[in-house]
Amino acid sequence: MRKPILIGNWKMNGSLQANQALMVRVLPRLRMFRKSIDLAVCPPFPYLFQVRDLLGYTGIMLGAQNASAFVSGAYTGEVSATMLQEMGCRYALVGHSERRALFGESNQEVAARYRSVQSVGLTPVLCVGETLEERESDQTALVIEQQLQAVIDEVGLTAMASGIVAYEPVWAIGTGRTATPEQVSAVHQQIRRFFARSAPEAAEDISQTVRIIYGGSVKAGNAYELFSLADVDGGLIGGASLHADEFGTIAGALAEASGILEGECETD
Ligand SMILES: O=C(CO)COP(=O)(O)O
Repeated sequence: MRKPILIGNWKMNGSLQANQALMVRVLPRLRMFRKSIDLAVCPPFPYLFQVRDLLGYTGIMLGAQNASAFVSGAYTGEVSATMLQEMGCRYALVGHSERRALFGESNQEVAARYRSVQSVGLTPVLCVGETLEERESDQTALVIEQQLQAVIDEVGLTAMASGIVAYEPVWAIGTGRTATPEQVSAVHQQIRRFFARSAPEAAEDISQTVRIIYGGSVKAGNAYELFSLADVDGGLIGGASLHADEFGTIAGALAEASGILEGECETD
């Protein structure tokens, strides 16, 4: 049984005031789902401390948007996984397409960051996905398998079972252009099959237990349809996670799509 998970990636947005306002409005909406689905928000680094306090004991978790591959030392501008853990993070994204495309993070670098996140006990959320050009030239499976293989080479397949994979087609991020349910389903199944092929002896375990979530223009209006897909275990939400009502509705869609009935949700 794969527990559904919803993660808000705020990207480089927010301010002390805006974060507070968002949390005050969204937390009551999220709290009712906290037992049935895992929920997390990933603010920019400087706000981790503030958001940790705002989350308090709601059961909603804190995540970071990246983590250094290094433990400590002369790496100006980097933030170590240990620091994130000390700030109360439970999750860290690695390999977001914006990091890969805008900041030149290679598959190997992403894999090293994955390792450092996992080594301090945080759950890495490995983002994978193809560009439009890659999709149109039938490279989707190849590109994603290379992104996954680099991490398998670094930490081993078994270690990936406790991580999360986020499929985010680059062409669907922030564009309002969502992948169709058929496209999402096909890639999520491909990822599971790839895991199964990579370790025939442990295939059933990893390919069926690893959580694979979808990201890319998920909105209140399309969340339910995407989350109803058998191989989709939740979502990684960008723009819509900055709007309390919409993020709350998306959380409700995930609970509903996962068969969690309203009566099972907490209302306190
Ligand atoms: O990149 C994303 C989440 O990490 C998706 O962003 P949008 O939801 O804004 O398309």
